[in-house]
Amino acid sequence: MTAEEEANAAEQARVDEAVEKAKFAIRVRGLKNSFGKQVVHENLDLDVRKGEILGVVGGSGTGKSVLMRSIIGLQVPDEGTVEVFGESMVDRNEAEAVAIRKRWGVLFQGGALFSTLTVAENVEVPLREYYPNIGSQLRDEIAAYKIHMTGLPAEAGPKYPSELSGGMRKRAGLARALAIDPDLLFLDEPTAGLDPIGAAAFDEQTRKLQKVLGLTVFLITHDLDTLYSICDRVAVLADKQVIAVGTIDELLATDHPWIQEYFNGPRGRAATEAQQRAKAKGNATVSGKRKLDGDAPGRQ
Ligand SMILES: Nc1ncnc2c1ncn2[C@@H]1O[C@H](COP(=O)(O)OP(=O)(O)OP(=O)(O)O)[C@@H](O)[C@H]1O
Repeated sequence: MTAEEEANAAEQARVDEAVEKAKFAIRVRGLKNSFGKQVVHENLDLDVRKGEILGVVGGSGTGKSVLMRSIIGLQVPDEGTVEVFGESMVDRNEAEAVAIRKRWGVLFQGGALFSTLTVAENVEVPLREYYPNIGSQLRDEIAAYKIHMTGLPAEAGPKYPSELSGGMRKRAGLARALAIDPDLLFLDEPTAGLDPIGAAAFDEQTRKLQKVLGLTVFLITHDLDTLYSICDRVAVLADKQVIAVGTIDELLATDHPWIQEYFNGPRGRAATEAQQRAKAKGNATVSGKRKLDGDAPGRQ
């Protein structure tokens, strides 16, 4: 190969790498996290594609939340690399870190709303933090718009979290996560504690917003209906790693005992059947939560 051909090949390889990188919102390589002697992750790899809803499942304590915290910089890993939109999350100065943080919104487990602030004031927190020069009128208008986007009535804005139902609190948390128009949304067990109808409505709202806003969603859940109804792919955490990632059909084709038990156990089968019934009726997002949980619908 001539020197010119070698240079061209090297340039092509760089272009291919850049094109490949551009397909992913998140790339995790060789991640290790431990607390004292407890190793939670070891040599963990994960790719999240741009524009997908990736469900993250795994038994309790397998490290789903720690993985999310590592990606958003709240947990410094012992080893490994994390890239978000092609930018490494380590060794960033504050200005660079802020520029990356502005691209995501997070709904933590339980909503994590400030109890002494109203819903609107909660939604305004990231706006004040990242865009301190926005005037109060525009800030109020943005908050009202985000509240509306998540399906909450305008009257929810001046209420305190304690005055809302569980489902409304989740939506308020979602409105706050969307406050600064993120490209990437992290949802940690968003439907936990919701009644089946409220959970299905929340799923539907998530899917709608993801499509309309072109979001990438990293969604930790134990909710089989959520996996079936809105996730494009599912990543399974076990044995300190992501042991498989793919569509549910692809996961079912693997023979890992935990995956088989999870998706082929009684709840998994009920979720599959409910999804098939919903698809047959032409409504893929209506799920069989009520049947699964044997629960009466509560308030939303
Ligand atoms: N700050 C911490 N200090 C010590 N141990 C921690 C800390 N955070 C998490 N852990 C431990 O790491 C492990 C993984 O926790 P994590 O919350 O990520 O699990 P999870 O998969 O999200 O579980 P669940 O489904 O029950 O929410 C657990 O054993 C937990 O006790």
